[in-house]
Amino acid sequence: MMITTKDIIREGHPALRKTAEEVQLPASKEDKEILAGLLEYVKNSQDPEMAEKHGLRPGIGLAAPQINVSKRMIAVHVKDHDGILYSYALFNPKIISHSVEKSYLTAGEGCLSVDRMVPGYVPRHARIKLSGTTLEGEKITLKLKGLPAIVFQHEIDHLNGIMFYDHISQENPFTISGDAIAIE
Ligand SMILES: CNC(=O)c1cccc(C)c1Nc1nc(N2CCN(c3ccccc3Cl)CC2)nc(N2CSC[C@H]2C(=O)NC)n1
Repeated sequence: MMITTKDIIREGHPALRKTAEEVQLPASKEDKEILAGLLEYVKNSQDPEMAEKHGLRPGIGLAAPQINVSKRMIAVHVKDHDGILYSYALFNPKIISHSVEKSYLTAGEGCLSVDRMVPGYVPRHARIKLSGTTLEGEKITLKLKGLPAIVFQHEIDHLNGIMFYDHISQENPFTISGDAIAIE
């Protein structure tokens, strides 16, 4: 069944603060359908016609806990600064190494499970190396930087019950270390 925005749980729902369970591989038919559904949502939400037709709030990433499925699955569909498309649906994504350097979106972050603007910079690893398993059962590793790195970290946080605003400084939401890379 097609995932729509009403299937997305909102902050305050306890499932958003749980640590999601590893998916047993090879994945079951049901888990494959859920993961494929996450990617389909993100792609549909970026298509003006589909978004309009089904009232989809646009996103570039979505994690299974956001549809109340506490399993380690994420989908990302985003273009980087050079227009390279990163379209992935992964079981059990894991950050295996990361830069010391940080980066952040100068416009702040939004989340499909958060129906309000939360101003502030969200400091994240500038570069990450991650592993995961695709819908076809292939184990892959990805080296990411820029906006794709930000989105994957935002979605992997959801698997650990972390919301983007947990990273925003309480004292001054717009403080960021001097050497952090600004992503416009
Ligand atoms: C508070 N300021 C802001 O929200 C914010 C404000 C301005 C710029 C940015 C860059 C901001 N930040 C931000 N904008 C996005 N979108 C930009 C618009 N886009 C989109 C919209 C319409 C059609 C197609 C598309 Cl593609 C959908 C995605 N997405 C995320 N995040 C954080 S990482 C996961 C990702 C996510 O999917 N969130 C739902 N952050």
